[in-house]
Amino acid sequence: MEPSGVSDEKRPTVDLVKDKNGTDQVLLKNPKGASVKANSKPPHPVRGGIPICFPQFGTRGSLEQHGFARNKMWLVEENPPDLPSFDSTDKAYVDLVLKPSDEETTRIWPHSFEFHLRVSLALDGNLTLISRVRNINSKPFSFSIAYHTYFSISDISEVRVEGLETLDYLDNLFDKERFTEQGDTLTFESEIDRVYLNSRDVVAVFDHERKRTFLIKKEGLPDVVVWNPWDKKARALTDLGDEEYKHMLCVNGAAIEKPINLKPVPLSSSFHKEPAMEAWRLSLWTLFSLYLIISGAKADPSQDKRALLEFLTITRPTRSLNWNETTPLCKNWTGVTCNHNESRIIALRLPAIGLNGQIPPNTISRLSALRVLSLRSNRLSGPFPMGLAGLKDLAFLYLEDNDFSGPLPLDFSVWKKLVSLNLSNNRFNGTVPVSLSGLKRLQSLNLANNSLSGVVPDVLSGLSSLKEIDLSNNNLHGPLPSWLLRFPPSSYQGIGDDVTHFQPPPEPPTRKKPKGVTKTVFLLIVISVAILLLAVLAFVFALCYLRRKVTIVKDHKLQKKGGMSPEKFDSRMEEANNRLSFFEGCSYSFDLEDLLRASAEILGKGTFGTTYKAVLEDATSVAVKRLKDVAAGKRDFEQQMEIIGGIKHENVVELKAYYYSKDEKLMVYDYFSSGSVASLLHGNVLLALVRLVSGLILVTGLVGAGNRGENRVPLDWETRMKIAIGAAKGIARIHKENNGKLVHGNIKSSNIFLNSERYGCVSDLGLTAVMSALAPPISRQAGYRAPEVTDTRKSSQLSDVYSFGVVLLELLTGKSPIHTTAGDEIIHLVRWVHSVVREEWTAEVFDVELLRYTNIEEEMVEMLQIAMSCVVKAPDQRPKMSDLVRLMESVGNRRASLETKPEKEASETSTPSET
Ligand SMILES: O=P(O)(O)OC[C@H]1O[C@@H](O)[C@H](O)[C@@H](O)[C@@H]1O
Repeated sequence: MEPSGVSDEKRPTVDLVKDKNGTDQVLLKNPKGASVKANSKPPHPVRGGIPICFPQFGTRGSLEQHGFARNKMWLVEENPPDLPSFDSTDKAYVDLVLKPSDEETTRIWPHSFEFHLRVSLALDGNLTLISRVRNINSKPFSFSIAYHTYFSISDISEVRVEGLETLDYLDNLFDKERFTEQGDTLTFESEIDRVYLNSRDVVAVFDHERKRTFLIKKEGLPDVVVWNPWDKKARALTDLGDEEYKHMLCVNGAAIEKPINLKPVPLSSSFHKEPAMEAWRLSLWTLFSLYLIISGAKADPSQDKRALLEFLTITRPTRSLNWNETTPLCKNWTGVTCNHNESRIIALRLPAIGLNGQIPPNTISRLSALRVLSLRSNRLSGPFPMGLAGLKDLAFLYLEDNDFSGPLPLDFSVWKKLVSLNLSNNRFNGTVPVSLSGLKRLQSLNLANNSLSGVVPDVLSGLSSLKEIDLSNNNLHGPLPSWLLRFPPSSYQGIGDDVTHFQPPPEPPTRKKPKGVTKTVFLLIVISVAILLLAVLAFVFALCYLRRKVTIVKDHKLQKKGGMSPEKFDSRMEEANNRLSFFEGCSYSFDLEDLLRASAEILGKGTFGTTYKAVLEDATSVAVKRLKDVAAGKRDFEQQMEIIGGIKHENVVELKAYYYSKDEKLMVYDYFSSGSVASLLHGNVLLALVRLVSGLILVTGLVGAGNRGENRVPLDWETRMKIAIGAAKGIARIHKENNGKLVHGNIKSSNIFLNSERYGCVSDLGLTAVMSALAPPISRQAGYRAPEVTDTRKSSQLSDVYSFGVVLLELLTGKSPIHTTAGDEIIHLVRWVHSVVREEWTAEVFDVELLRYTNIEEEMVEMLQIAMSCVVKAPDQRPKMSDLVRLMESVGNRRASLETKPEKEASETSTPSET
């Protein structure tokens, strides 16, 4: 942590002083590795070095933060208890002891103990701390411990941590909520304060700039804390310089989640003799070692290279790969990712390259450090490749869309670290293995579209981390185990169909019936409207546009570059060696050329670019967003895409792939055929398109209140509530991403779609960070913009709340955020609602379409209050998204509980009245 060029008075010194009892005290002045502002006088901990948190970590107990041990005077111990396993060769060491017996400590922590600490430094630079805690009470006690190690680093943005991948962690920035680490390595862009649980015994910190690696080896300490305060918190810490957060990182071995319970040692027993009894006497040893290593030259993993070349020779992909014996595998080879020191391959991604035949034995199975294996969308066949059983670190396995057959492996327990498993769209048969239930980290399981038979094992309920599952379209039969019902019906479509006649008439197990219109009728209406919309669309396009049958990128290239030929453009694309980057778990198998060949139609133009519907040759439809005015460089852009693409949530439209080249930046999403909430609410899609087609400026927002599309299906109250709750959940999830810093930045009803359960699902997030600063938009977006946002890059989570509030008002009033009256007066929705409510005409604000429903006034008023709380001027007075979810759910739940009342009563709730 020390800045370079330390002045003389800042050089570290050691002072020997005596306390009031005449006892020698060692005081470190300007300790090396500590903050320049560190106050090294007890009772203050030094911000730097290795303060010991004991017997409490953080504020998880009644003691002061991190317990008292770091604030006490430790004594140098002349006659420490024996430590037989300690080899003192080439080491200097000191023994310290803490035995606080002062009144104050006994009052706050009434346990007698001894804490013996040996600190040793070896010639090779290994720093080792060995702690021994002894309970000399008559009763057991529990404690937590952490070695709060401040590593001095070149620059926090240049550092990465490995060894924490796939672990669960408690995030102190989110009320200690539990998450799972998804990244291969941990890099730093904002404040971080996490406790990783049950980690491996080696964690590595890589400092690229200084070419230094810290290896943290630990024993007896299951957890790892990672902490950096970042700028704002650093400013609030008086003993840390404002900029020092950039040059420090705390990575601590610790025992936190499960405090250590220590039994007492009988006082009569000797502490020093009889080494054979030591384990029993000491009851606990925590061992913690630190190694500082200057990273050496990087090796090409030659064994892994040979295995891959053998694999390639036999599987003969139809698309050629740049794998070459003479080129460095970790740097050049397509689809290969190596670990930090380039000694092993940790990820192999070869989707859709035309691999053929069986996976040759003894090839991929030799890549024993592999964590990610994606061979999806190829032509691989034969039985399940059992050689993979040797890949114990495998966390992500994607073999979908191949031609594998035969039974699944009986014993899945060999892949204990699996987080995501996709074997869908193959010809696997036999039963669903019960051993899957042992995969405690599994979050996503897809076995759909195979020929599996038998029943769904009930024991799979033990998959405690599971967030998504798809067993549909197999030959599985019922009964459906109850745990499966928490997932959407599409996950188990086709299961149990054959047993319905044995059971009472089937009521779909989880869904509530929509009131008023039946679900089927409702769906039919929506489908007919969609067909109608499409028909009109087709007509408009046929007339004016479709004859130009645009291809997304080429078309614009031609316009921009003044007529570059498609061939030249294609070759430039190839030259750039840029490919579509798909995210793990994505089932699409097209590539950039396929996308370029796709026919496309414009869906809309937004703040950040134009969105197209692209129909690929295999009839897959995707939505492609072509970004304009991207300011970020390739690395930053990719990083942001990784953050966005990493969000898997039912209320967030999933980014499937992206593309970056100098001239083009594309994002690929699923295509939502039912259109956006804006179109469902205002029916203005056609209007927008007609304007585009006739070449007028795209100001789609100035849609009069009456222009709601003649063939629109009115949106009922229940759907509006589901849209609002779903969208709020999606935005709340987005706000958790990137250490709680991600901002959506462009919330509006045209960026909200309906998911398969007809809940709101948000799209177009996180783009403000990569775009150039844009002046406030003049069109409809202006109506969603919080007053404090002067350019789009200044969006914040609180401005997202404002925009969400506007969407809520839109759902309640049925009016666009900026609309015109009959007299062409431009009305700003937020101001209008305020004025009406102020005049106590509250009932006037609600959409006339909602007036046909009875008994929903109270809910509408509550939702109106919630919306108004979001659109207050002062950002810090707006609620958080997570609070909004809770509030709106409680409004919705009250209705749900009414609906479960006896039929007569229930029929009096939100059903349309007969008029
Ligand atoms: O300022 P202190 O007491 O040294 O603590 C620093 C940090 O230590 C980390 O270990 C904690 O997780 C943080 O929450 C805390 O802020």
